[in-house]
Amino acid sequence: MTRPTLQDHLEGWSQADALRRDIASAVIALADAGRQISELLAAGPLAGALANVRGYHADGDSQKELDVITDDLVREALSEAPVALFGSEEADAAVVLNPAGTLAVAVDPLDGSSNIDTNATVGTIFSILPYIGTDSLLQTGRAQLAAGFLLYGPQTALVLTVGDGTQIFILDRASGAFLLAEQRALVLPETAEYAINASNLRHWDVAIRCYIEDCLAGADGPRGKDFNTRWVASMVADVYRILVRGGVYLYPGDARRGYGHGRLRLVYEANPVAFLMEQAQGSATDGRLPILDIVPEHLHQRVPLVFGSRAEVERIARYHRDAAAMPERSPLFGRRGLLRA
Ligand SMILES: O=P(O)(O)OC[C@H]1O[C@](O)(COP(=O)(O)O)[C@@H](O)[C@@H]1O
Ligand SMILES: [Mg+2]
Ligand SMILES: [Mg+2]
Repeated sequence: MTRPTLQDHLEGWSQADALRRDIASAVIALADAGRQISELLAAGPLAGALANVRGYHADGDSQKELDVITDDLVREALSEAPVALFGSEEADAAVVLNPAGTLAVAVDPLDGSSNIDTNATVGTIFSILPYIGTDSLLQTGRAQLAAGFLLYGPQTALVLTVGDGTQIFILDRASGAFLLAEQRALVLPETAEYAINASNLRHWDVAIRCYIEDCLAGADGPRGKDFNTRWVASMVADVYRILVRGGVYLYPGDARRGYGHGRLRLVYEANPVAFLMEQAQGSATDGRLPILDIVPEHLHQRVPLVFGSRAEVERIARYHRDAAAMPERSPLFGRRGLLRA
């Protein structure tokens, strides 16, 4: 069976207008960078000390050697595309690439960088917006023209939306082409699998704590079914699993210093994932409201993030609403409380 390449897939779509042709060339540039990053990751330690710490971001997050290399590769690839403004997790401020370009692109060049030296899956996330001036990257996620990520796992995958469903392409190493593997990924509406870093339990608010306690109680608790935990510590890998078999991912705000709004970044992590989720009939919120409606105030803004199977994301919003109405641990959250019915 012949599968369409990424280029084939975008060709028909991009005939409609010049902006679409620009989006297609930015996506192809990102796929080219992804192919190079994939080679580097496959070599691992043979390519150098990729996990060495180079420095620290203003908020204390470390910056590894490979964070810097992937940032350079992505920026270089996009400088050949009609991208006017480029923002990255790895640079304080957005930079101008092609002043005549029509697009603004925000990226997390390497998501999951705590996993570099463990031979686990990592990825590159991107969000493509219309260029409307210096504040282009502060448009809401609803303004995204395209979004996606490259996943460097046993297979190198490109997960993409241009607003017409969520597609998955797999890198064919023999030809170097990304081939269509899934025309319309769909997130199952219901699930019994959740992803959260449970080492932070004592810092969570009451709504998140109750939600997870109810999952942990399994068939003996108010949910009446057993749940499974999965946490890769590479959000992209968790997104991919959720696209394939459902699930819910949570990185809530918590009481640790600097974590009031969680860990994930709105512009280049939460927004592209939320766009992919909505296009796959899943959902993404900050625990209460849709991620895509939040107006970013700055490029590196953090946001609490909950995404995946619709029924679970909605349930978590309900726990938050009820906890807000009764801030103290209340009978509502008790063993036989209403919320747990
Ligand atoms: O180490 P923690 O707190 O569990 O956080 C893991 C989460 O942070 C991230 O690594 C953040 O992304 P970066 O690696 O790009 O900083 C996510 O991929 C992942 O889900
Ligand atoms: Mg990241
Ligand atoms: Mg990163």
